[in-house]
Formats: sequence, C-alpha cells, structure tokens
Amino acid sequence: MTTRKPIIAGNWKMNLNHFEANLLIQKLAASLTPAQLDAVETVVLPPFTDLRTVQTAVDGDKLGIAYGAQDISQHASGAYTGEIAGSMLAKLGCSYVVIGHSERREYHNETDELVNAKIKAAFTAGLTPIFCVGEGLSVREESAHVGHCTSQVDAGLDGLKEDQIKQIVIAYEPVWAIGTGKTATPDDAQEVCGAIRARLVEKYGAEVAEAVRIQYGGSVKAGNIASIMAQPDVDGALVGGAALDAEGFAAIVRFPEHVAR
Ligand SMILES: O=C[C@H](O)COP(=O)(O)O
Repeated sequence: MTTRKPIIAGNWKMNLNHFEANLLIQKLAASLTPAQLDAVETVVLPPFTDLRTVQTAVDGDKLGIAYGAQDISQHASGAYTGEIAGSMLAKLGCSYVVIGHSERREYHNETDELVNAKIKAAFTAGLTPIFCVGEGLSVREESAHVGHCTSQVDAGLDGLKEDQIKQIVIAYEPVWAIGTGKTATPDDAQEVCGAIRARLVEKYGAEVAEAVRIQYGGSVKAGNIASIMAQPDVDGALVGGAALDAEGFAAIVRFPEHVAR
C-alpha cells in the first residue's frame, strides 16, 4: 500500500482555443465529485494561450483541479523571443510544467542538458516539473529501453537537491505508445517505472525514492487505466488524446473505483 497520492494529468498539447478550454474545464469539474478530486490529484496542462482562462475558471469556482504548462524557458527573462519564463507561469497560478516531452525532444531537438536546465528553472520559479522520459521503437526493439530511460532520469536530475527530487513527478512515456493506440502492457509500464524507482533508491536512498511519483503515459484511456494503476510503481498517468474529452478524462480520474492501491 503506497502513501503516494495518485496524479492524473491531461496534456492538451496544441489543441483547444480559450473558448474551448473554458468549456472543457467546466465540464470536467462538473463530471467529478469533491471526493473523487480529493482521492486523485487532477491536473490539466493547456496551451499557454489558455492558461489565463483556466486560471479564471479554477480560481473563480474553486474547482479543485490543478493546472500547468507544457513547456518552460530555461532563461529567467530577457531577449528570448517566443519563450515563456517560469515566473510568468507561476504568476498565472500554474503548479506544474511538463519538461522533456518526447515531442519537444524530437521536434525541437531538446537535449538532456536542456531538459536539466529547464527542470532547474521550474524549481526556481516554484513549479513542479512533470519530467518525461521514454524510449523510441528502435531502442525498445534492441531491449535497451530500461537503460535508456534510467540514463535520461540521471541526466534530468543532475545537480538537484534531495527535496526537489522528492517533489518531482517523472512520466515514463514509451514513444511508440504515444497517440498510436498501442498501449504498453501493465507489465511493460511496471518494468520501467520500477527500474526508475530502483535507480532513485541507488542514487538518493529509499526515503527519497519512495516519495517520487512516477506516471505512465501513452494511449491511456478509461478502459486501460485500472490495470496500469494496479502496478506498484505506477502512481499516475500523463494522458494526451483522452484528456480532450471531459467525460473520458473524468472516467480515468475515477480509476480508484476499479482498483485497490
Ligand atoms: O503527454 C501525453 C502523452 O504524450 C500521451 O499521449 P496519448 O495519450 O495521446 O498517447
């Protein structure tokens, strides 16, 4: 029985304008009871342009849903056209920020070093990183996925303090399972999430490792969340496509009705 509070986060990616965002957040809140929101930390990760709208809805109606951004600049401020600083996200009430998502690593050439710098920038701004790791298909086919992911974890956490590591959320997302409908099996998810925790024990000790929440991401939906959350080292999910539908996402958040932890 774990004491880690489950965390289900919906990454809206580059979807929904601010009108649509308002509709989705209101519908989501209406689909969940205070007890359900109390049992599972529920987070939405809208595009930057929707954050103010989500903030207004969440604060105004005390919705009990946390929110955050999908990226952050490694810089604090200055002449960095198009970048968004952590302090700006914090001012909008963000609690979380996704860092190192495979789509950023692949389409924006984000390296482990940059990911590490962004994680540090997030902590400086008082934000909690949702730090993504995961292997592509070729790495999986070579059976090198565990080492690949634990090396990404090592690089991302380099130079962090123990209390920061305890706070961080790590998301294991096998790239071949993202948006493909191909979900890793619960055993696949446990294999890597368990290896990440074992690595944390090795480097930082059991107390730190036991505090870290590790999510699985990749084609999570209402129909597979229970078997994934039944795994001992999986503490939540980072959901993409299924987070765009209020009832579908709410059904994922309601997973404790189908699984004992
Ligand atoms: O950030 C979320 C993940 O990339 C998973 O996306 P997906 O649920 O659409 O596969």
